[in-house]
Order: sequence, then structure tokens, then C-alpha cells
Amino acid sequence: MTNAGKSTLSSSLHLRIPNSCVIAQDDFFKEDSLVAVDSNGFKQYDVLDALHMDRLMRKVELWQKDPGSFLVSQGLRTHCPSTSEAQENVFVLIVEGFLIFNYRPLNELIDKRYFLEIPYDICKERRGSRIYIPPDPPGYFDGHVWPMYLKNRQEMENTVSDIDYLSGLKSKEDLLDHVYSDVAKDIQRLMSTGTTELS
Ligand SMILES: Nc1ncnc2c1ncn2[C@@H]1O[C@H](COP(=O)(O)OP(=O)(O)OP(=O)(O)O)[C@@H](O)[C@H]1O
Ligand SMILES: NC(=O)c1ccc[n+]([C@@H]2O[C@H](CO)[C@@H](O)[C@H]2O)c1
Repeated sequence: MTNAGKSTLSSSLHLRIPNSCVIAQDDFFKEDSLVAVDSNGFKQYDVLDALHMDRLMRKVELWQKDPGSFLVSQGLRTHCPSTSEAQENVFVLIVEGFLIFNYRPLNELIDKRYFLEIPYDICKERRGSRIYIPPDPPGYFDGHVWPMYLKNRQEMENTVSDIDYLSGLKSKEDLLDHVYSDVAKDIQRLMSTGTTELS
């Protein structure tokens, strides 16, 4: 969901989890000229067709193939003296985006799913203070963003289970603590079984 706090939470999680990295769906939007326009003149940004999902998948596959080299290639491989050898071998990929569970090939790869949600008025207010490229034209939130959110969410609920719905009205710290403690349990489990990857 747009402006619910995905990027904020993902970057805080990344800072807290050793050997983690973030892939953000927003980095894969097609260029403006390739995005469809509806009969009201609204660019159709809030649909999977507006995204290079094939490119995002290639990046995820690169990480899967060799997460250690992937981190090095992103300039992220760090050695923290307090990290145990077992933890050095656990890699966590954080994929954040507003349409990640709606894309089946990606959804199938995900181990833990979190969905941040906020009410209509808060979403509209937060969105109003953001400037995208291109900027939202007048009426875009009610004419495109919100109706597509409702449609995409319905589609997701019809096809995906195992989602932990979180209120984006909670403080950034509470959200981080909740998700971190949940993921930390899985990291512990992976460390004890010698498995290495979590996404
Ligand atoms: N828990 C929170 N409480 C209050 N405000 C928050 C919280 N998390 C994020 N914000 C604020 O909400 C706005 C949107 O946050 P963020 O960019 O993390 O959302 P997003 O879901 O990644 O948005 P989008 O993907 O639509 O660009 C920012 O101004 C951010 O500071
Ligand atoms: N990042 C972009 O290129 C872009 C351009 C236009 C609109 N958006 C909006 O980003 C949100 C997802 O984070 C969607 O609601 C898009 O409308 C992004």
C-alpha cells in the first residue's frame, strides 16, 4: 500500500539484520512513455504492467544464486566483529513494494510476508506530501491510486495467504521491533539447521 511505511521499515530492518539487503520494487518502474493512460488521462502507474518485473526477478535470482557475491556487488558485505560465524552464513533478502504479492513468481519465493496498511485519509495526506517523478496530477489519488489499491488488494487477498497485516499507524520503532523479532526467530532457526537464505 502506498505511503504505508514500507521503505522506512525496510531500511531500518536492513540496518538491524547482518548480511541483509533490500530490493525495492519502485526501482523497476518503466519509463513514463511506456506507461498506459486511461480514458481520464491518468497514467496507469499502479498496475504490474507499469513495472519491469522481469528485471526485478533477475535481481532476486542473482541474490539467490550467490547472496555473498551479491552483497559484495552492492557494496554491502561487511564484517561485524560481534556477528557469529553461524550468522555470517545467513543471508536475508528484504523485498519491498506495493505490488510484490500480486506477482506470483515473486510471491512464491517469499518466506515471510508483511503488509502495512493505513486508512484512506492518512494515505491521501501522506501521499499529498510526496513528489514522484512524474508528480501526481490533480485528482490522481482518488482517480487512480486508491481505486487500484482496492482492486490490487482484493486480488492479493483472493490469491495469497500467510500475510501478516500490520498497522502503519504504529510508531516506526514498534513496527521495526515487531518484524525484527519475528524474523530473528527464523534467523535463529536457520543458524541451527545450517540453512542460509531467507527472503
Ligand atoms: N510508522 C510511521 N508513522 C508515521 N509516519 C510514517 C511511518 N512510517 C513512515 N512514515 C512516513 O510516511 C511517509 C511514507 O513512508 P515510506 O516512504 O516509508 O512509505 P512507502 O510505503 O515506502 O511509500 P511508497 O512506496 O508509496 O513510496 C514518509 O513521510 C515517512 O516518513
Ligand atoms: N517511482 C516512479 O517512477 C513512480 C512514478 C509515478 C508514480 N509512482 C507511484 O509509486 C507508488 C508505489 O510506490 C505507486 O502508487 C505509483 O503511483 C512511482
